[in-house]
This record gives sequence, C-alpha cells and structure tokens, in this order.
Amino acid sequence: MEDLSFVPELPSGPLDVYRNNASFNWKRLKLALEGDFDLLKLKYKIWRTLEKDPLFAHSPITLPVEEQKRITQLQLKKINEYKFIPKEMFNASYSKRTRTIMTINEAVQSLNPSVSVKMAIGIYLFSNALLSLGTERHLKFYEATIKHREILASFSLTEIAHGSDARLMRTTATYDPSTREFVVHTPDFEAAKCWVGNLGRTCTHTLLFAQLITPDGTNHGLHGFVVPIRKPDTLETYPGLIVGDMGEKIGVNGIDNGFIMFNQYRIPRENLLNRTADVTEDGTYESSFSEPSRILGAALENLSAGRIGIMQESCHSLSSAVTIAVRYAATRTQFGERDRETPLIEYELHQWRLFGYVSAAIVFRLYIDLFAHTYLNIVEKSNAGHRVDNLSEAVSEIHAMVSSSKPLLTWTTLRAAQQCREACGGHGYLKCANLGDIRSNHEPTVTYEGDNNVLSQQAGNWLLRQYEAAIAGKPVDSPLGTVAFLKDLRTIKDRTFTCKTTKELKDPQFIISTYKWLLCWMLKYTHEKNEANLSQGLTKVQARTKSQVYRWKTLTKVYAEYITLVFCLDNIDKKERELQPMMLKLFCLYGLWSLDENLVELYQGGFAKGEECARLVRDSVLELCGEVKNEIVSVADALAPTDFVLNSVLAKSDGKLYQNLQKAFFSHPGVFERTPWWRDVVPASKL
Ligand SMILES: Cc1cc2nc3c(=O)[nH]c(=O)nc-3n(C[C@H](O)[C@H](O)[C@H](O)COP(=O)(O)OP(=O)(O)OC[C@H]3O[C@@H](n4cnc5c(N)ncnc54)[C@H](O)[C@@H]3O)c2cc1C
Repeated sequence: MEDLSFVPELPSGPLDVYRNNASFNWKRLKLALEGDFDLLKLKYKIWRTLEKDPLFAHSPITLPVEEQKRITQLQLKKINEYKFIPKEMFNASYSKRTRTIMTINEAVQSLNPSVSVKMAIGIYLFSNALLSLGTERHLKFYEATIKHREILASFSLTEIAHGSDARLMRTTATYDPSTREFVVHTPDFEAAKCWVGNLGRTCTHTLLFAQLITPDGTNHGLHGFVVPIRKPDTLETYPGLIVGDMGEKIGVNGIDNGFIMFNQYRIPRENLLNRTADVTEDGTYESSFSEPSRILGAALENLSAGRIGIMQESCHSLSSAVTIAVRYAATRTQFGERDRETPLIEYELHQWRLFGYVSAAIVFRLYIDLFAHTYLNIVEKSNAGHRVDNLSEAVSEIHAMVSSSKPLLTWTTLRAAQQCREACGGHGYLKCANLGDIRSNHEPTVTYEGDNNVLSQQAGNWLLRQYEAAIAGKPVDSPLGTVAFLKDLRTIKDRTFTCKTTKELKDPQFIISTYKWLLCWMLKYTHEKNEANLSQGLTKVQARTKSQVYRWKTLTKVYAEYITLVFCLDNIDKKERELQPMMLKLFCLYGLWSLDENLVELYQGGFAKGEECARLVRDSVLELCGEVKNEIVSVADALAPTDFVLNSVLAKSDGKLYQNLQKAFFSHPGVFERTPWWRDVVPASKL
C-alpha cells in the first residue's frame, strides 16, 4: 500500500467525535479521488512550497484591484520559477504531461483562481492551440511559451457585440501579397475584442480569431492567428493597437481582462495557424475543409481541454465549499438542552441542504477523473497518428459530453457555494470564511469558454441526431457508449415505477435504469416538439429555438447527470474494496437527489403514477443523509486541501471554531484602534 505520510495528519479536536465514527480511512479516499499517487504527492508538494513563500500569504483584506493584478502576475512568475513540472515530463506522453499540468492547475486554483486562469490561458491553452492548429513554423512560439516562458499569451475571440455567436465576429485579417503580411483591422468599437484574460496589462501575444480575407475579397471565415501585442522586455504595446484593461469585475480581479482594437496592424503571413487552411505567398487560399464553419469548429474544438480544466477546477471549488460548511456544521451547535446543544449536522434539514452537494463533489471528481483519462488517451492516439476507431464520431460525442457536463458541474458548484455560505450563517458572510471569494471567483465559469445555456444547446443537437438514428432503426454514433442504450429504446420506454421500498431505490441499478428511461422520454418529448415546429414551416434554427424551454434544456441536463453517474460508477468499480460501500452510498445519494429534481418529468412521461414514487425518492434521500452523517466529516477531510489552501477561519482541520474566530477577530488590521476619521464625525462642539 502506498505511503501517504506526506498528507499531514489531522489535529485532534472537536471534529474527532465524527471522525472516530467513519467506516473508512480518509487518506485512502483522498488518493482514490485523485486517481494517481504521484499527482497527489505533487499537489501536496506545491501546497507546502507555496505556504512557505510570503508572496502567497493570504491578505486579510481585499486588496486594490491593481495590486491584485500585480501580485497574481508575480505569483505566476514565481510558479514558473519553481518548475513544478518534473523535467522528464517534457518527454513524457501527451496524456501524462497534460495530467501533470492539469494537477498543477488544480493545486494553484484552490489557492488563487486568478493565477490558475492566467496560467491556463497564457501558457497551456495557447501552447495547445499551437500544437493542434499550427504547424512546424509555429514551434518557435511553442518553445518560447512552454519551455522558456518568454511568451505570456491571451485568447481573443469575444467581441463587444458578439460573444456566443462566434461566426458573426467582424475583426478582419486581410492578406497583402505585396508584403506577405496579414493586415488585422477592427472596423469599429462593436468589433473590439473584449474580456480577453491577460490582455489588459500583461500578455505579450494573443491568439486572435479573425475573418480571413484574401486579395480577391473573399471572406473565408474565422481563423486563428498569433499576434504580438507587447514588447516582452518592457511590456509596451506595439504601435497600431489600442489596448486597455476592463477595470474592476465582481470576481477573479487578479486577471487583467482587456479589450483591443487593431488599426491596420500588420503581422507576418506565417502567423496564420495553418494546420487546416493556409494562404500561399501570392494570396491563394488552400484548405482541407470545404466549409468555413468546419474550420472554426476544428479550431474551437481545441477548447474541450480548457473546458475539462474548468470542470476539474469546479470540483475543487465545490470540495472546498462543502468542506467549510460540513466542518462548521459539525462544530457549531444551536438549540437543544442548555448544556447539550445540538450540532447543526444532526438536523435533517441541514443534512438535506448540504449532503447532496457533498455527494455531488464525490461523483463529479470520479466522473472527471475517468473522463479526462478517456479524452486524453484519444487525443494522444490521434496526435501520434495511431488509428482511433470512429474518431470523428468520438470527437462529436466528447463535445456533447463536455457541452452538457460543464454546465452541470459549474452550475451545481455555484448553487453549492451559496448554500454553504447560508449554512454557515452570519459567520459564513465573513471574508475570512472564504465562501464569498469561492463563490465570486467561481461564478464566471458559467459564462466563459461557452455560456452554459448556449453550450448545452450543442449537446442537444448531438443527442437528437442519435435519437433520430435510433427511431429509424439505424445504429447510433456513440463510440464512448453514452447513448448506446438507445438500441433498446423500445423496451426502455415501456418501463414503469414498481418499487415498494426505499431499499429498491438505494441501488445504483435502479438509478441508472431510471435515468435511461428519463433520457429516452426527454428525447421523444423534445424531438416531437421540434418536428411539430418544423411541420409548421419554421426553419431548423427557429424550431430549435422554440423547443428549448422544458425540453432541450432539461434533456441536456438529464444527459449530463446520467453520464456523470455512469462514469462515476465505472470508476468506483476500480477503487479499493474498503472504500466502495461508502462511495456507493454517496453515488445513490447524488443520483436520487438529482432524480428528485426530475420528478415532474417522471410523472409527465408516465413512468410514475400515484404518490409512491415521489415519496420513496424523497424518503430514500433522507435515509441516505442519515446513513452518511457519521461519514461526512471524513469525506470532507478527503475532499479538503490543506488548511492554508482552504483559508477558512470556520473550517480549520483542528475544529476549534471559536478559538480560530477569536484569533481572526483579534488580529484583523486595526481592529482595536480608534478610527482615524473620528474627528469628522464627533460633534464639532466636542472637539
Ligand atoms: C471573467 C471572464 C473571462 C473571460 N475571458 C475571455 C477570454 O479570455 N477570451 C475571450 O475571447 N472571451 C472571454 N470571455 C468572454 C466570454 O467567453 C463570453 O462572455 C461568453 O462567450 C458569452 O458571450 P457574451 O458575453 O457575448 O454573452 P451573450 O452571447 O450576449 O449572451 C448573453 C445571454 O444570452 C443568452 N443567449 C445567447 N444566445 C442565446 C440563444 N441562442 N438562445 C438562448 N439564449 C441565448 C446566453 O445564455 C447569456 O445568458 C470572458 C468572460 C468573463 C466573464
């Protein structure tokens, strides 16, 4: 068995009451959730190193925005200097290297999300894009970014007037054969690129998406270009650019989001990322795709890795939020007898509010662990030129999975952060509880790299295509197997709810088979509405738009819940036997807690009749809450980062809530000083 002594022991204290009742070893669960011993070790090494470095010390007050940006950039520089990526990783397989980078990102994100976003966009998203969209002539940019850290990049797609609909962006890159350059231009302020992370103050280059126009005036659609923005040694912007910082945001203020307008700005022809399309020296356009939208699709497919990163980071924010609320609930007492008050965690209402989110944290982490592995293995094989069966079908299925599960994970985390804040009462509202920062720093993930509502529409497109194939008796294109069950559509749709006891519901097979029914019904319900719209003469886009609410949107949410459960269950099967009973309980809790939200559809579609189904689902949720109550503090210990990283006065692992609060109150800067503005407020006669 692996030696986990690098994970510090937990100090003894008030939380022992619950810790002593757990049926499993929390360190083993921690390792199981990480999925890899070396990566867990690396995470702890990073946290230990950064804890010792004063640059990473937490500020008890919110710093001015500009200072947050300065410190974030300095922290990024320092992290580069620490060289957390082991040397041998540069020659390791793509999958291993990427997993290592993802782990570093997760470790840093738990501490300061702004740094990890900066790093993810500025180094990894850019270098990945160079590999997947560029060719040999872009390797110099790759080396300068990943090896020498001379380039800090940004990703310029969004414009002032267009975000979600990328096709209508208006920044142009017109080829000039006389100088063999592209001339990049912004026609007006509405076409200015905006929201671009790292652009406001720091990046040296941007990966720009602009409409490529050849000398004959033909517009070939959006293409990616490497565009220099600032001199690396002075950070002065180059002439021909109007670049600015977007100012204060409601979170992640360490990131310098910026806007930019190009004034006939020239870049070399070679800066076009030309893997899928190129322009010859004389200005002829050559492409391996006939459709411009497919080129954009191929370019944006590159975002999948970024979205997987967002999901991993969400899992960490969710883990931190529930850890804080669970430790607080176990140490905070209210009501009961004067000398024997009741800990909040004993109240069923409190359990119901929190434990669903704790189980979500476990299910999501096991889902994303296995899904990231699957994804990286496919990319690795394909990059190495090995045959991947049904590659393009796999890419479409992965896109559907990412497009539905990024919304599910990020929205659940956002709801959890708010619930956890409320579950810690007034103290949860303190900055030093850290729940406010977790919530506001996490919040933009529901918008960036694809607004959740828009993104999930794309998953719906794929799902309906598979359903249409299934009802036509054709095979579905599901190499990853997420909708392979559609071949049994006819038998699944006839199922009904027949359970009589909660025991029958607290069974993974019940949950999975109910989800299969739900998906089949949601597909039918959505498809029929879409067809009815089409038969009334609406265009495809209009028909889709008119079948979003209650249908398409619910369908993609249900699909996301289903795939997270299926992948999680597969992953539980690979874990240590001793951990499995508790993991399965949490699996069932998440599954039934989610089914509770879908009761309307279960009744509407005829799966359930009478009061029994709703009552049994809800009774099962409450029973499971009671059954995991004694485990939940140790589950939180497994989910938690170190105290330094968690940074919450309410949730130190020693459980000494009131001593820690007193220390925080008494050491707050200026806490006992007479206010410096006292003269301004006392009556003049008293002065
Ligand atoms: C912190 C932060 C960092 C960012 N970083 C970057 C970056 O580095 N680079 C970059 O290029 N961009 C970045 N963005 C921009 C981000 O990607 C966009 O905000 C996002 O794509 C949404 O586009 P939008 O803001 O134009 O919203 P809109 O497209 O205007 O959407 C507004 C609302 O309308 C809804 N909506 C839109 N279309 C439809 C439809 N067809 N049906 C129903 N509802 C619809 C959406 O769901 C959304 O709720 C960042 C944003 C934030 C907040």
